[in-house]
Amino acid sequence: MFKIGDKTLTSRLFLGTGKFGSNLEMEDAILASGSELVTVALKRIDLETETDAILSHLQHPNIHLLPNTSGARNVKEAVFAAQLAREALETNWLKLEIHPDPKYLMPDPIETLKATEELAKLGFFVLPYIHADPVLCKHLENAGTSAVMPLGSPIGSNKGLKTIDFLEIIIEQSNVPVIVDAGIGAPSDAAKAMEIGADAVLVNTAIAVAGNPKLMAEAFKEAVIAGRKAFEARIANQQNYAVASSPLTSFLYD
Ligand SMILES: CC(=O)[C@@H](O)[C@H](O)COP(=O)(O)O
Repeated sequence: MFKIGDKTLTSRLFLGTGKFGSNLEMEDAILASGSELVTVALKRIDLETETDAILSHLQHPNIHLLPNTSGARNVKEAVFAAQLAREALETNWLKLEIHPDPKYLMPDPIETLKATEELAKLGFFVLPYIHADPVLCKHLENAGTSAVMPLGSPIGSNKGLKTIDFLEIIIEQSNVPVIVDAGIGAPSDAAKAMEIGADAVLVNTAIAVAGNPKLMAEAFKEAVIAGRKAFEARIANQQNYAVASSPLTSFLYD
């Protein structure tokens, strides 16, 4: 079990809700993943309809919603989206995403820092999506962030942990949970993130566009558990030369 903000969670796998073939397929995959925290883009929710199609598939006792501000291009838009989310979904948890560039969806570090400061003061538990920048992570901690969400590679790219050296520095220095988010393309990427000591991972595309999303969600669930166990068991050091697995005790004669 681990804690983020005011919640204690068991599953270290968080899921996104975009790109699934249908809401039913999404629901099946989420349930198979064992995830307790699921992010949903505020722009996808129909705030006018009382029973929004996507939300009705996310209403399960163990699943917490993490609204995100995907589409926001600056502090003003992100804070507006956050307040709408709090009102509509009755949660003060927020995945803060500010990415003005539609081609690479790179998070804007300056706007993200300013928005985190403002939203934390407004009582939000802010989980900002950021580049894997250790210095920015420290500034976010000072601004009152509840976690940091550094990217492995661009959203939806499935390229895995391209930023691994910087993720390791962030994990070493962080006083808040580190959730590796974006670009995780295969269960082995998720396992690797957990092996280096990430507190959790967030996965969307790799599960949603898999041939069998439910089965892939199960594979991610197992990979995250295995990676965490390996981290807790402490992985053996690498060596530059061969080291015999069995000491030489026989075949010796003078
Ligand atoms: C849904 C969500 O929050 C995504 O923006 C997130 O960053 C996941 O990225 P992938 O789709 O690459 O897993």
